Amino acid sequence: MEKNPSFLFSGIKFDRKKFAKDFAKFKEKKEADDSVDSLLETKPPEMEVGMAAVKKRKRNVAGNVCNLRQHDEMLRKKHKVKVAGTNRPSPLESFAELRSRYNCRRYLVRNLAELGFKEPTPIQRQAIPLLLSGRECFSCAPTGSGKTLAFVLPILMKLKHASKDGVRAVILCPTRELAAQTARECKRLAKGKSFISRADFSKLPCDILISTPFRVHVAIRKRKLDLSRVEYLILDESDKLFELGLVKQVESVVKACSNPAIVRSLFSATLPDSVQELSRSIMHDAVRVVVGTKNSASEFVKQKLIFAGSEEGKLLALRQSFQESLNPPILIFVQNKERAKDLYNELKFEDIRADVVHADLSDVQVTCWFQQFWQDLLTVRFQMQRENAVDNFRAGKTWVLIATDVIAQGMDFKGVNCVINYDFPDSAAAYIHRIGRTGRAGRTGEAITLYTEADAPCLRNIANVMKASGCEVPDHALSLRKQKWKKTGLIEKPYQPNQ
Ligand SMILES: Nc1ncnc2c1ncn2[C@@H]1O[C@H](COP(=O)(O)OP(=O)(O)OP(=O)(O)O)[C@@H](O)[C@H]1O
Repeated sequence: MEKNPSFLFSGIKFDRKKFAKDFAKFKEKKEADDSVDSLLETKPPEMEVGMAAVKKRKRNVAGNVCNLRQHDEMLRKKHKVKVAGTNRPSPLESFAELRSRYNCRRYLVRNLAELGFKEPTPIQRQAIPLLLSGRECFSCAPTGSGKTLAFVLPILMKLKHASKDGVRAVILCPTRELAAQTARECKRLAKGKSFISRADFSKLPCDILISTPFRVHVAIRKRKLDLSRVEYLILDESDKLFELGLVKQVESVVKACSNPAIVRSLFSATLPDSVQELSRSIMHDAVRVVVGTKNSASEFVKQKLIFAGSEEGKLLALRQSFQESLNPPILIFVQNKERAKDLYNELKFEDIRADVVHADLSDVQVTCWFQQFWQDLLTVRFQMQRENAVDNFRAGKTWVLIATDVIAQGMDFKGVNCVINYDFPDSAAAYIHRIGRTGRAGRTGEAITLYTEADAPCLRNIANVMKASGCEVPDHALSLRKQKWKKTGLIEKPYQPNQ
């Protein structure tokens, strides 16, 4: 019989024989408890083996790091992403990782799904983790490959919520149309949150300012804009921004964004070495990300060269191709606004719904209030015309849009079936951007380039771009003499696809 020391239990007798089963259970439990206690009391096994175990653990960690690196490299290789720079974060496997790795807010993941974005594109896989880990980058990825989301998403994630602290991110775009488009993309992605992004200066302050260098520069000069709290500065279509006409204004914006913790990044489908060199002075330990082959055309565009012989030949070839098959929407690029107007006049009486868009008034610097007044007045008028032409084309009301290079870079027109270079582009980069208005977001498209004898000096560069993307090119185009082209400000080297 067990002696019970408790007063309450005094007088109770516990029959061990009768309750043998239950007694055994308690005994087992006690033994189990004893084993936990013993584990706590005794040293963990690895501590007993000392240095050998520490080494083993280090080996395991090193092995895991090695495996992780291999895995990252495999993922990059699979998506044709090349990265140069130190401490590169792992690429994203899926958008779901935004939550698990970076604690992305639910509304953003939901908005991505609602927009139908199932998988990150290759540039998004690498640029998003880079920007989220505070790294600056030069990013070069094909036209239509989702570069906008690659910088807008990390900005929204990092800024977390709207605030009244003034501008915290600046996105510079070469044209107002592109700024307006990026602001729209930003709004769609931030749906459900009160972030304020602005593509114009009508209501300041805002969280994210998306504009052209000229407009930001003017606002800085008039002391209407404080950019000292800006955390992110993105130069979209950066090669265009670094051309002579804009570089001074870009410089003034970079200077005004004086926050020492700022993250600056460059995005474009073409990134000449000269731009990289120029921008190195303003970037900190930047990582270079290239998707596919640097400075190459989108693989989704089927490219064709047609010898038109003469100016009349061009018009004939255009009419003929419309007669054979008119598969709108079609974009036609010409060299300048006079050529745009002329071609529009040729086509407007035909049974094709055509319209025209060109930069009648560019963002030039003004010197006095009177000039400014006229500029503002005319800018509003021409801007509205430009916007209407672009909107009608987007809405399908216009089938054929005749344009100068003002809309060649960055504009995202869904479902453009064909781009026609009626006039030869003035550089390989211009060619890549123009034909990149088709074949976007995984869709296929066609690009036709008409040429005459007069275009022979520039033909070889375009032919090389075509050859690099696996398109058929006439032999004589490749055997022409190498040519250096003078472009606004930058001397473009003969085109050579590089890694
Ligand atoms: N992950 C994604 N999945 C599917 N579509 C996407 C994804 N990300 C972006 N897009 C869509 O792809 C299209 C092209 O994107 P975007 O305009 O950002 O291209 P881009 O790389 O900036 O092109 P460009 O060099 O011509 O400026 C857009 O319509 C965009 O909504």
